[in-house]
Amino acid sequence: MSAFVELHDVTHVYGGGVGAPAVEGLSLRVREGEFAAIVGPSGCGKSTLMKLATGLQRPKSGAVIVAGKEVVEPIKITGMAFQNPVMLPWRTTLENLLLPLEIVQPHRSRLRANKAEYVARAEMLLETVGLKGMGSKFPWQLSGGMQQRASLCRSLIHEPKLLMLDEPFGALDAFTREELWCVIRDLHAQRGVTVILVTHDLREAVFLADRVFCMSARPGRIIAEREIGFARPRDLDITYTPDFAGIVQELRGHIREARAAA
Ligand SMILES: Nc1ncnc2c1ncn2[C@@H]1O[C@H](COP(=O)(O)OP(=O)(O)OP(=O)(O)O)[C@@H](O)[C@H]1O
Repeated sequence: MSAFVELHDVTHVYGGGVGAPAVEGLSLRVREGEFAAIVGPSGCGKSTLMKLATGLQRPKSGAVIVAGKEVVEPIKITGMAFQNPVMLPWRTTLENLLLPLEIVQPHRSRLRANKAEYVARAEMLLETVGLKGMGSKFPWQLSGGMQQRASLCRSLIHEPKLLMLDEPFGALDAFTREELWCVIRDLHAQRGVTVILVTHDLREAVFLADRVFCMSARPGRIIAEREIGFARPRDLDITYTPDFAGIVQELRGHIREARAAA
């Protein structure tokens, strides 16, 4: 499959381009429809990579290409979810889901006249993640895990081609997190969306991803790339197999080396 997200020898410096780079010589290619996970030591530039890929930051040098076009401004074909779901408390869950449609074209112009169609889409997404009928609840009436499910729906409502997930499950307990791994796994399988997931959790990366990229300590660049060959659909049972544990160990070794080299 062709490359969908490409970073070519990217260097990025915060603070107007003076000072130490956050990432340097960062290159990677994520294929269309692929599920990629990015892991690495704290502060290595994982979130910076996300911001560069979506045009929220421009690199000092190098090139960022998404869907064959150089990224020179924030791109609209992406959906994002973060550790904190940031739902607006005065809006119902359904109204929170519709939020990106009020911003992103062509939905923005279509929303008023086609509200019923979009509401149906939002309700369908809620059902997919196990929140059927919860659209009328306010976010503060939902548990943390339910809010994160709703936030995933919101990131997909405008049918993005690229889904960027920055530590989306970091604040959740282990059981809820594993439940949500399965939600993400199914969303990826159903929608064929390209996913880039940043995580500190190596088990999460190995369970979900087709390929895991390990970054060096700051200034971040890719130091290892690991194909994850487990057949899909994957069941949580694979996380207890020796093969799975072996890959997690291998990745842990890369991160240990990256930290030691810092
Ligand atoms: N807006 C900013 N201005 C200045 N420096 C920044 C800014 N954002 C990040 N940095 C610095 O750039 C480096 C990379 O940050 P980034 O958030 O990308 O790392 P990360 O790998 O996502 O970190 P973590 O694992 O702790 O979430 C860090 O040293 C950070 O302090």
